[in-house]
Amino acid sequence: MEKVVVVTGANSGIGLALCERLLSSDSQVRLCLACRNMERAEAARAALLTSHSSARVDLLHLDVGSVPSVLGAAEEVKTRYSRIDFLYLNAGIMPNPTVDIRAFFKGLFSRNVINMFATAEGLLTQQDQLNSDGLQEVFATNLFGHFLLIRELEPLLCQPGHTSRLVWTSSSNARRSAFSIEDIQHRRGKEPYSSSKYASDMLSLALNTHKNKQGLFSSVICPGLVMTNLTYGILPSFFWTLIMPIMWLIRIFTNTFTLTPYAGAEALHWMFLQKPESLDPRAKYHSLTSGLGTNYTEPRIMDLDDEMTEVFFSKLLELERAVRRNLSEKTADSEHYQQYINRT
Ligand SMILES: NC(=O)C1=CN([C@@H]2O[C@H](COP(=O)(O)OP(=O)(O)OC[C@H]3O[C@@H](n4cnc5c(N)ncnc54)[C@H](OP(=O)(O)O)[C@@H]3O)[C@@H](O)[C@H]2O)C=CC1
Ligand SMILES: CC(C)CCC[C@@H](C)[C@H]1CC[C@H]2C3=C(CC[C@]12C)[C@@]1(C)CCC(=O)[C@@H](C)[C@@H]1CC3
Repeated sequence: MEKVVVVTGANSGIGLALCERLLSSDSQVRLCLACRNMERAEAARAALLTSHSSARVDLLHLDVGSVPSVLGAAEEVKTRYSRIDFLYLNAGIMPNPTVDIRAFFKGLFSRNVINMFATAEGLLTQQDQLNSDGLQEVFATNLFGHFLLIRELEPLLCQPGHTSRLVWTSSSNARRSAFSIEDIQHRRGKEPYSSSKYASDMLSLALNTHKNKQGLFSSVICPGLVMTNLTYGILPSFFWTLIMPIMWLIRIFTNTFTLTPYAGAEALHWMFLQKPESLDPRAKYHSLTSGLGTNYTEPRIMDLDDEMTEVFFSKLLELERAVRRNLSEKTADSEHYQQYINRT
């Protein structure tokens, strides 16, 4: 039977590598590439069809960082498909990153060096901004847009007698100390990326608590450190070229340096092959690469607090109501405006 797989942020990096791997391993897959830039989406589709000429690859316009776009895309999905088997919540941003060079060299000569390379703890800050919906951009893109998409697609994701799966591309950079329940959008801090990824870990757990009975299962993965547009944006490109041999050397000593999008997509692809009942809702599944270059997936228990997770889930539902209210007021305003224009 055909399996409908929707992937957000599918036009490059880990998302595109996942699509390639899914088509190579299962001829029943019907892919839907959900992307904000249709030119790049077309190019990704063309690349996939070059190696899989008979594959079914659909395109969907989705800017996950914009509420109207998410609502429009969800409507489109509901007209196209009767159910969704897998929804990969992969699109993500890390805008204006800064590396703390002093902290890097301090960490390099400390006992924490392996952890520093695996998680970038204490190394990275970002500068966030408000988007057109009045939300913090990183939170809106990495988390809230995906949450709204799930909420809108519930009729396709929660169907009697059928199991649907959500897979979040989280990160080992997700840290509880970067997240504040009083400031879920991370308006005040300097680590919006880490906060948004920790938020996705909590949301996945909450969705399992609330939706497993309806046949919806959620998991989180970390792709490891992968060289993609996101990572190339962290340092100037000449710098990456300079340190690239060192990165491949480090790969021998730490299994989290997956480096290629193919290897980074390991856990995402592995998820596709697992029965949801066999997965631990409190674990993050890591793509890892051994010193000899073998890719594998390993679970690690996440640092989650049940009470905070539930409070966070209620806050998201509250924010969803506020966002919808705001949107319908705007629509009503523009209808009044249109009526006024028509009268004059
Ligand atoms: N690379 C790494 O080392 C790691 C990456 N990750 C996560 O992996 C995921 C994929 O990133 P990666 O492949 O590395 O980087 P890329 O930048 O290559 O991919 C990110 C994808 O997300 C899309 N995207 C960004 N913003 C939006 C938006 N508003 N609406 C729709 N699509 C959007 C991008 O589209 P466009 O081309 O239009 O920008 C792109 O297709 C992210 O969630 C990232 O946080 C996690 C841990 C490590
Ligand atoms: C000499 C230089 C200053 C060297 C700088 C190296 C850093 C740029 C990298 C060291 C660990 C890396 C890392 C990430 C980005 C690049 C580093 C900070 C991530 C934060 C990328 C995105 C993720 O989600 C994480 C899993 C990565 C963790 C490691």
